[in-house]
Amino acid sequence: MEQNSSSPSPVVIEHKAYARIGLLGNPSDVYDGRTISLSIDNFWASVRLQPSADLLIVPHPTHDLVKFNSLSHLVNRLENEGYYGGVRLLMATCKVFNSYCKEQGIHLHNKNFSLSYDTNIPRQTGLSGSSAIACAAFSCLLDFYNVREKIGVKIRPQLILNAEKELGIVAGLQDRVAQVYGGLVYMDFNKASMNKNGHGNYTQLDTSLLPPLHLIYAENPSDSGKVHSAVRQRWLDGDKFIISSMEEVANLALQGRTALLEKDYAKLATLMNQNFDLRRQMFGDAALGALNIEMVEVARRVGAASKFTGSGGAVVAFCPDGALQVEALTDACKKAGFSIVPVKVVPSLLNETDIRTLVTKNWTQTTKTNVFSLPCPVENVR
Ligand SMILES: Nc1ncnc2c1ncn2[C@@H]1O[C@H](COP(=O)(O)OP(=O)(O)O)[C@@H](O)[C@H]1O
Ligand SMILES: O=C(O)[C@H]1O[C@H](OP(=O)(O)O)[C@H](O)[C@@H](O)[C@@H]1O
Ligand SMILES: [Mg+2]
Repeated sequence: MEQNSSSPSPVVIEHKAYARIGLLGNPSDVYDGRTISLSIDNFWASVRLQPSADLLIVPHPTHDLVKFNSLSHLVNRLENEGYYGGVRLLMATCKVFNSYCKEQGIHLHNKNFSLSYDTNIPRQTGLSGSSAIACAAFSCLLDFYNVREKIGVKIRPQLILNAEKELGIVAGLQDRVAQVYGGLVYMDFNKASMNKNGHGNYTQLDTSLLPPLHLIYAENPSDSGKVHSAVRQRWLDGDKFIISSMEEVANLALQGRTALLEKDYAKLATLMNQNFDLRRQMFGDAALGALNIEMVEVARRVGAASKFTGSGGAVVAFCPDGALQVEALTDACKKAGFSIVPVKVVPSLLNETDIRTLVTKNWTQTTKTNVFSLPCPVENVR
């Protein structure tokens, strides 16, 4: 049973958080930049909170596997999926939620609950599967403790990010913003706003401004921590090429907002391609991975615009020439062994209480934290 988000004494609370696509500007969210991102209905994580005598974090029967047929089954599983599932994300979300409430003097009742989760977001494909689990859990806690009004929408993405940082998962803010707000969001992470408020400036755009988009993905888990670490270090060291290229990437989101508002889709296509080309120059082919690059190239060979949704594993494609081009793209993906689906955009996820928090006050954290943590710690090894 799904509860009304503002209900004070819910029996069972269930929330979904959706996979996200970085449409333009990523990864500049990790580098004081700007992005346009959207939440998609194709994949999601759901978290269920049930009142219980003890506080219980329920392992997922497949994602948190601890029982194996044999030693080789165990090793195979670890090699393909890594050591971790979602349990640690649920735990870290509870911890960060509690710390923020303490810090802000927000009273929490002392009833207990059980948290369980499920997800169909392809694992580690740059669709933000990790933060979907954390985000859905965070929403459940907001309702269980009835504190939606006290923890404003603008600060929630940062708190969800803190939960992942607690675990050493390397990530930026765009994922969590898209997942908290839903729909299509323009985000500006300029340093002045981040330092002053602990969050960026986020504006929801009308989802009907979007042309039809396609999502291409493959069984090809990639670790955003590994992908980002060298570039991040160069950026921190003041590397001029990285700094100016990141600024260019951030500007693509600015130009993309105008292109969307004017429904100038030829421009949108150009910007998407430029976005990937800049990423490729900065990160290099070895870091991006041959299969990921091939996903982009497959789309480009039929004249579609294409770029990564996140740090690798999935690609967002736009066919400016319409239905015949979509057919050609679908055929090309099938031949290459890639999955392709039309993107289904999620509408805004904000309810009336959430919307009120957008105007009532500044949502700051007393304890300020960096948006992105490096070097990437051992826990991040999949
Ligand atoms: N589908 C999933 N099921 C369970 N846990 C997941 C899943 N996807 C991610 N995680 C958890 O999140 C961590 C980091 O994932 P990450 O590399 O950020 O992937 P993504 O790009 O999907 O967010 C994993 O080590 C794991 O603990
Ligand atoms: O490189 C990117 O575009 C994104 O990488 C991470 O997302 P992921 O889904 O793990 O690939 C990071 O969390 C985002 O902030 C970056 O924009
Ligand atoms: Mg992630």
